[in-house]
Amino acid sequence: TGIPNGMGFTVLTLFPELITSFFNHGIIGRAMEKKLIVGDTINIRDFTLDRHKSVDDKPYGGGCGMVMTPEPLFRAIDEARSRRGNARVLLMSPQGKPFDQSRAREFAAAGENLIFVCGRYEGIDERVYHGEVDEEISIGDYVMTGGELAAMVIVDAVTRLLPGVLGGESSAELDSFENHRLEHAHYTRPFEFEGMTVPEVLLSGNHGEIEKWRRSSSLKRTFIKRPDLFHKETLSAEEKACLKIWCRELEA
Ligand SMILES: Nc1nonc1C(=O)N[C@@H]1CC[C@H](O)C1
Repeated sequence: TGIPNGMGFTVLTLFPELITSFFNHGIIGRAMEKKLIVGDTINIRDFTLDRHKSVDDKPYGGGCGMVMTPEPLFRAIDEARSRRGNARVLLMSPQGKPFDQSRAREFAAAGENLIFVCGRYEGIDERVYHGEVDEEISIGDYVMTGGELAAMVIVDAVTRLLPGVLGGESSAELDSFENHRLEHAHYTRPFEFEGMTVPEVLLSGNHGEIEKWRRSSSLKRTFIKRPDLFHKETLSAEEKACLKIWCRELEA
């Protein structure tokens, strides 16, 4: 990532413990220990100045719900920027640009530190967006109670692409969506389970045949589960031949 102490992820939130728990487990936790990433949190409430430490207020124009006030957010974002030089401020919101695997690859390749603004309530005051946010990102067309899950989704998907994070046990290059195809089926012991066995080719030791079977499995699963992915990449000659054989088998 070109940054001496790993790619930085700073999450601005009202519930830091949600995030620190995520940073301290599994592959993300190991990446933290190995200093491949530096993850930390900022509690937005620490940047309130009033006695009641209020972070939200009623919306101008009336209506239900509350809106997060701009002052604490401005101060918290400035604190986050001061911790790391080159950083990009991302607002988690349903109105944002949809996050996907290609975006995860872009963030991982850039290695730029990321600051996540996690709103609660109905959202944040518009002036924060215009004054401090570099980009608005959505993890899907649905509304959550807070932006924290979105921040964790992005940190997770980006971190696993960083060099040294996955080590040998898996490789991101063969992920689903890597080439607009879903991943092939996976099997492990036992050979027979609940009357279902494993495709014999996978035990053959014939790596050429195994790779061919896996490309076929990936193609068929994409065709069945996500045909929308096909328009993004043309079918190779091998894939066309595979689909033709498969269709003949289905018709037989
Ligand atoms: N979909 C999403 N992708 O990123 N973030 C969301 C999301 O629903 N955010 C919530 C909206 C109001 C609350 O403040 C937080």
